Amino acid sequence: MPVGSLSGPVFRGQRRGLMLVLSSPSGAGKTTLSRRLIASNPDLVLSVSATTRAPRPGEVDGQDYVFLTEKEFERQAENDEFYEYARVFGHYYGTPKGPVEEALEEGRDVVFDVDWQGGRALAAGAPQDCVKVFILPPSLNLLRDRLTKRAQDSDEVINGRMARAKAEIEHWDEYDYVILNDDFSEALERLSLILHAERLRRVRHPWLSGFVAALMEEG
Ligand SMILES: Nc1nc2c(ncn2[C@@H]2O[C@H](COP(=O)(O)OP(=O)(O)O)[C@@H](O)[C@H]2O)c(=O)[nH]1
Ligand SMILES: Nc1ncnc2c1ncn2[C@@H]1O[C@H](COP(=O)(O)OP(=O)(O)O)[C@@H](O)[C@H]1O
Repeated sequence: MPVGSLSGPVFRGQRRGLMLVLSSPSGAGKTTLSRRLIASNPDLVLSVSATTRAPRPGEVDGQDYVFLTEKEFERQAENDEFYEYARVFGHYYGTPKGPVEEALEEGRDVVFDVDWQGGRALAAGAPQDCVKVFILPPSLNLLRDRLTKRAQDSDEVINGRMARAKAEIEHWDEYDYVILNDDFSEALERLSLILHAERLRRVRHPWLSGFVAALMEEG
């Protein structure tokens, strides 16, 4: 069964959950944007990734990430418990299947904060359900500024993230939408518009064919 397909009868108004995939170079703002979008959309949930990287100050296990040891991660990967996983900045990152499948089955939308490899794998597994959005920074100088102001990484880690930024940006044209995150509220507004328009796509409303058939039979 493809990711996110709904089983059983479909009722009027019922909708398949969609997968909102966000990628960007580190520091461009996808975490802040996704958290704010979720805060104003009760039917939108975050796919909490698993990682072997250490928690940053303030990060909560199970909320920001599920923090695993390398051994635990590899065991779960062998058990096919991830949709996809990749090695980023020397650590594993992966998307656990269970909670996402549950949310999609319930018709809730799921946000994924993944790199281009994750975006590509998710879209390959569920092309109809995925909406891919790439977030661009206004400039690489501002990207470095944001990483520095976030004050969560050492200079060495920031240099590593900057070195990888161009490799991530190179994949921008694999995405359905691109948002330039200059003014934050404008970027958030655009992301929200994408979500709301995508929710209305015909293919997400299988109940419509029954509804239209009934319409056509009306006297
Ligand atoms: N493929 C994949 N990438 C992920 C996943 N979770 C996070 N990432 C990516 O891993 C990178 C590093 O994440 P992190 O250390 O939290 O730094 P961030 O860039 O500030 O979010 C980012 O590019 C994330 O998009 C995942 O489940 N799968
Ligand atoms: N439009 C913006 N203008 C200025 N600062 C921003 C903007 N968007 C995000 N930031 C800040 O930049 C930093 C990096 O954002 P974050 O969401 O953590 O990026 P990512 O998840 O892509 O690594 C954070 O401190 C965040 O508050």
